[in-house]
Amino acid sequence: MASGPHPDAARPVTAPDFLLSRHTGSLRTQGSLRAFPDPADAALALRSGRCGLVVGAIGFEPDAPAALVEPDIVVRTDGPLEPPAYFRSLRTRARVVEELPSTEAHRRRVATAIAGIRAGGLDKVVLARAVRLLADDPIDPHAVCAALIDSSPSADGFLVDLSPAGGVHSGRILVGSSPELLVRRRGDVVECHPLAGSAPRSRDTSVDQAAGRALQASGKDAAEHAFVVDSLATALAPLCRDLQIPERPSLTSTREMWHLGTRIRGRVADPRTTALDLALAVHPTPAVCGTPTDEARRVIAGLEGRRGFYSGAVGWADAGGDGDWMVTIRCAEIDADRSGAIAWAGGGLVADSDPDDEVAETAAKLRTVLTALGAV
Ligand SMILES: C=C(O[C@@H]1C=C(C(=O)O)C=C[C@H]1O)C(=O)O
Repeated sequence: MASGPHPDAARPVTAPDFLLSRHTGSLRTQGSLRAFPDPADAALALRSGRCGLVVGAIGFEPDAPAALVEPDIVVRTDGPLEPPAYFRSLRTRARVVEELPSTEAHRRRVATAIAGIRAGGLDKVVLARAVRLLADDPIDPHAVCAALIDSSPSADGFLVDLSPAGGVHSGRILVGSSPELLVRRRGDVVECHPLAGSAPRSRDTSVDQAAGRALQASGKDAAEHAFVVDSLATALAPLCRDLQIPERPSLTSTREMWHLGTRIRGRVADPRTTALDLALAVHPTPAVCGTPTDEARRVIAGLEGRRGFYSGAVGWADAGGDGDWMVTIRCAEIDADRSGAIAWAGGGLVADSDPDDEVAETAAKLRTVLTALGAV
């Protein structure tokens, strides 16, 4: 990491062990009064008023331990977070030392999954790959998170100490900058902003604009997107009234990617349904899993193995029901000894997906977190 920390600024002692930065409002917390390895217990504690606030991360697999806590110290901010000068002054320098699996093996998995879709029984599946990184100097997770927030056009960023999940997760820190809102509740208003259908951006403005237009016109990407919107509509219908779902997705972007996104809005039918209840009801969407969900899960488990926290959800919910949950993508887990990290990226596959395009898409998605780790 660390070339020349800011000479006047010592490391803040109040560095949070959970943070979520969003342009609509942010949260930082420290400490843990109680941990919830089972998200259902956290949801129950919130609903019964035994707990005022829950923050943290839930995994992709339903039986994965969660890193959820009732925090001790809480600081809420209206807008996005402004990273402290100390963390901004640190430059992380990690390098990719291993592909998990190799790009060629991922391409073969993608081709296998597309063949499976064409054979029937599965409409969409999201396959991911990972890369392992090493750094010469210890990685400061807050410096990586500061870089993620600073390079996100909407100052999106998160950091979660995974220790509450126990076992191999102890001491590991999840950092990322997710553009995808799984679900948000404020008062009785519920919002989702699912993303699916992607294209890498380009430094060349005309190439970049053309890529965005092509994505908007792509039938393959519209189909990939529709599975996610349909799944959210079905999962939210029993929990919300006045659901408003635009007929067509619109184009949205990060620094690295174009995405198709749909802004879904509704009102909670029962005020006791918290943002965490809503997150657990819609997760995993076909933006990270597939359609039908169970078959997609089986294919992912067979080809990738267990994902853990990648493609889960990161966020918070309070006893009043409000909360924000982001899909855990564009992220990395930093090792407990801070010597390295592992980063993930995936993409949705449908019958007419192309393996080479899919490999390129994961490379482009990985750039968000690899840039913050100083690896590109
Ligand atoms: C799975 C990821 O991204 C998800 C998959 C997308 C797609 O397939 O087009 C787009 C945005 C995300 O919902 C990831 O970034 O790892």
